[in-house]
Amino acid sequence: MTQGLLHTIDDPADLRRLPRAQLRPLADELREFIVQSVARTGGHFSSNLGTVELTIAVHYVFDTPHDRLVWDVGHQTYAHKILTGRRERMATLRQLGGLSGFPVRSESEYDAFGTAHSSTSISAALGMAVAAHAKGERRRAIAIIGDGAMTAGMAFEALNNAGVTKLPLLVILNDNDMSISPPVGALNRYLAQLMSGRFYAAAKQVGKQVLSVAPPLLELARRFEEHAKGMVVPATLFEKFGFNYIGPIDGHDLDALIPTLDNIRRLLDDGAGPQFLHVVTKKGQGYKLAEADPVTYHGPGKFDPKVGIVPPAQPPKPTFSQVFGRWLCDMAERDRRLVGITPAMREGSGMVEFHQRFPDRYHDVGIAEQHAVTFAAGLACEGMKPVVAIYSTFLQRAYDQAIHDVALQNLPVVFALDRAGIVGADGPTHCGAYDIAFLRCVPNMAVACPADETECYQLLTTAFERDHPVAVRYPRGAGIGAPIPSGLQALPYGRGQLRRQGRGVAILAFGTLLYLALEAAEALDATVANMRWAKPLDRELVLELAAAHEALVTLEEGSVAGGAGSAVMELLAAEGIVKPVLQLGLPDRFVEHGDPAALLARLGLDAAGIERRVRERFGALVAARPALQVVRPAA
Ligand SMILES: Cc1ncc(C[n+]2csc(CCOP(=O)(O)OP(=O)(O)O)c2C)c(N)n1
Ligand SMILES: CC(=O)[C@@H](O)[C@H](O)COP(=O)(O)O
Ligand SMILES: [Mg+2]
Repeated sequence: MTQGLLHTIDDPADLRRLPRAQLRPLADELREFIVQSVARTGGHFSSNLGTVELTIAVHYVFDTPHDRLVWDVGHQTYAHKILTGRRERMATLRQLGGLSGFPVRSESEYDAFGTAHSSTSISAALGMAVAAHAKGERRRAIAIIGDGAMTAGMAFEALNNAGVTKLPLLVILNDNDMSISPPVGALNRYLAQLMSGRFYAAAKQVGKQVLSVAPPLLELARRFEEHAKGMVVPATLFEKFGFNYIGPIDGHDLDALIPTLDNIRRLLDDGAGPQFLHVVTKKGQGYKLAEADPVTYHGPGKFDPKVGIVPPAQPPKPTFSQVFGRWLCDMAERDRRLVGITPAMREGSGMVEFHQRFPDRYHDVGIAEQHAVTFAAGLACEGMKPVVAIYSTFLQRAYDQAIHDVALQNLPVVFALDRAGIVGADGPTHCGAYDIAFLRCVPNMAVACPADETECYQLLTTAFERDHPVAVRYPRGAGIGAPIPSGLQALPYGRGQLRRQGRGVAILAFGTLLYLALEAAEALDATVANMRWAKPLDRELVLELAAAHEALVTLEEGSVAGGAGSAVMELLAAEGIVKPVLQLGLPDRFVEHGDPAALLARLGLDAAGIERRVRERFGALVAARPALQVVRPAA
């Protein structure tokens, strides 16, 4: 292996100066760099190992950043970051102040479009192509999209729009036959057909032929098109959409990738219109453990690359997702009407066991949040009891479906809203900041905010027993470690509880920040209520607390704007109660990536921050801070 080649590449211009023969050793070095780097920081692993050659080839052939390159999801952009001047900063990946795990426009001119929520790339690249045309600029637009991301309706909406243009747009389908978990649905079956032995072998031959002969450009392009259209894969779905379909080709073979992309570049320049390149890669390529188990290696924490991921000796506290998974199985045992739905997040949502035990009642619908919610509505119409497990940030995609299809028809759908609040390393794209605000304004919808694991389990039961839509929101990771109940007991609907009696100030906590409020309240001698429901609000409790205290503090891991604190303010205003209220929660700016505890502290939402902010605002109403005892050393 050539030593130190990677360190000579600070920009794709450096890459383009390399002779073709050096690209293979460069790819090997780059892959090894990613293995070592992600093992130290954690991050998306198997997808990045699969796109090393594709990244090199695209930057080698196209004129980035002048040509616009849009990565779908963007979790596979580590090679891209490394080759575009960010190699040294990979050690800071996904940490506070460090590189994002996704493309971000403010991070580099090579990140043409910010992504992380999937299936946006074709729309964005098309927008760029149309803009270039409108401005009279000659540039190409390239979208790289995975087979998982391709299942979303939005990707097809974009193909539908793009296919009637004549613009220089290239869509590269990076088909590794995996989403986070094994892929699902009819499109996956179709792609598998395209990759079936006969077609794939023939396509590889085409790649080699293109390499070995060098006829004049137009003739080459014509023959290439002929091969792709007529001889290799006749009339694919993508051709019906108006694209010129090319492939499938081996996405780890630079000798197939580069001449193919070269030819496509010429087709784009010759006005041949939108092109669709089907590339076949392997998730985890080059790291045996990840190749064998791409699911576990999708987004691991730190690990020793020589050993791989080792399960902890002691089982850690169950995460909220696991508590949900347990509840789902327990409730499925009790109620045969229960149906579990995930939009492609089986592992993250804690549904692996449910899938194994209740395969007929488990539905992974692919990356299709809108469909997931309306599908649930249809099930509910027929008397089933659907539970949609969905990350708070991804429910944003299905807002109209939640309103128009579920709430308006008052259907009993349970939304198990995972990753509500700060998520940490994934950052602002995945932060579950808005669900309380955007759900509590929807008629018929209720929103529960469990404070710990016990309550999460119980409130899911309450939600399931209601005859209208209810969202139960809980954060990423584990809570305080409260036990999972042994029976399916519900908590009362719309009722909170008093947790600490103090004086002067009452803190109304919504969700898991309750325990930090209790800590802060010890020093403040404040009252603390565990509100449990952002909607319906426990009106009686709020009014009692308002009557018995000089001031109120609301606390939530969600946006202050429109959040649960706003609900309290609305109630006070409706009752004509004038009371000072401090609203603590997520501010009106996006929360960056980083360690969740550090982020909470930075936002003044850890125990010390809560205490400090209450003192700043209501200092005269709370217990004085004990004076510092200065202990002088004996003389
Ligand atoms: C709207 C949305 N839903 C779900 C996700 C979570 N998610 C991230 S990557 C991924 C799988 C993507 O599969 P694919 O596009 O094939 O890429 P691969 O992981 O195979 O490289 C999913 C479901 C997301 N990022 N955005
Ligand atoms: C890229 C993406 O959307 C997912 O891979 C996400 O990073 C998973 O997050 P969790 O680790 O919270 O499941
Ligand atoms: Mg994939």
